[in-house]
Amino acid sequence: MKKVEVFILSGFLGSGKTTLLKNILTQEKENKRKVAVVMNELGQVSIDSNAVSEDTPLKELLNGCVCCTIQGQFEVQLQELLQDYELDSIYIETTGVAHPIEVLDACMSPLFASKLTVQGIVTIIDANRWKDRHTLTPQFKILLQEQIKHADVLILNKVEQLTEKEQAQNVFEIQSLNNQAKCLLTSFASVQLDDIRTYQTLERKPHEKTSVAHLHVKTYVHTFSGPIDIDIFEEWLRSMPESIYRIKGYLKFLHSKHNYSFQYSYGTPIYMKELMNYPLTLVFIGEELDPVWMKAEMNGIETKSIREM
Ligand SMILES: Nc1nc2c(ncn2[C@@H]2O[C@H](COP(=O)(O)OP(=O)(O)OP(=O)(O)O)[C@@H](O)[C@H]2O)c(=O)[nH]1
Repeated sequence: MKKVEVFILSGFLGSGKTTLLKNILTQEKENKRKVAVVMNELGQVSIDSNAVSEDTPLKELLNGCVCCTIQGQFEVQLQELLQDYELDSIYIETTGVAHPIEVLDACMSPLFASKLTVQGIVTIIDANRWKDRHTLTPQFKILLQEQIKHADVLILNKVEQLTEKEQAQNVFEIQSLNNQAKCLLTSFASVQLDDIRTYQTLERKPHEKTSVAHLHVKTYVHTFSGPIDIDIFEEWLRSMPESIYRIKGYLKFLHSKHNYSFQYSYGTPIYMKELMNYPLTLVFIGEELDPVWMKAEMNGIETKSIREM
C-alpha cells in the first residue's frame, strides 16, 4: 500500500507558516493531489483554519501543543484522516512554539508505521525576527535555533524587509546552524512545491527538549462586543509589552462598516477587509500573559471606544 507523505511545517510565531500552507495547498490542488491538513494552535479558538478551503480535509488541534499536552488527540486525528480519505499528503502546521522533533516523534507512532512516511520538516523563519533575535528571551532564542537545526528545508521569509547585506548575513548565520538543509529566500512564502518536496531527509541527532510548557507561553482570547476605535487600539498596540509576540483574529472599527481580519507579528499590524461575519475575537500569544490584566486592557479599549462614539 502506498504510504501517505507527511510534511511538518515549523517556524516561530508569525513567521509565515499559514501563508506557506496556503501556497502549498494551491499548488497541490493544481497538481490534483489529495491532501489534508492538521492545524495545531495554542489558543482555544482557531483563526488560521479559515485559510484552508472547505474541500480540503482539516483537523484542528486547539489549546495545546501536539508535541506535549495533546499528543493523544493528535494520534486520533491522524487515524481519522487515514480512515476517512484516500490521501497523497498530510501537512501539519505546528504551533509557533513547537519543537519540530517532538512533532516528528508524535507522527512516528507504531500505529502509523505502515501508513505514513514523514518526508521532512520545513522551517520558516521571519528574517527580521532572526536579525533581532537578541531581543528574545534565552528560551525562545534556543527554540528558534532548534527549529532551524532540525529542518530539512529552511525558508527565510519576509526578506523584502532586509537589505541584501542583511539577507546574506542571515543566510550565513542560519547555514552555520544547519548546512545540510536546502535554504530558500522568500517573500510571502512564495515557494515552488518541488523545492520543498525534493531533498534528502536529514539524519536526526538527539535534541535539547524545549517545549511550550517550559517556555511559559500563554494565550489569551478576547471577544469584543462591538466595534472599537482604531486609534485607541493602535495606541494600545504601540504600548503593549514586548512579550506579546503574536495577535490574530477579527475586528470591527467605528470608522468602517466592514469587518477586518487582523494579524500582528513582530511589530507589524496588518488589517484586511473580511467578507465573512466572524465573531470579533482576538487571540494573543505571549510569554507570561496575565489574563486578568489582558481582560482589563481590552475592556479599557472598548470603554474608551464607546466614549468616542
Ligand atoms: N511583510 C511580509 N509579511 C508577511 C510575509 N509572509 C507572511 N507575512 C504576514 O505575516 C503575518 C503572519 O503570517 P502567518 O502566515 O499567519 O504566520 P504563522 O507562522 O502561520 O503564524 P502563527 O501560526 O500564529 O505562528 C501575516 O500578516 C502575513 O500576511 C512576508 O514575506 N512579508
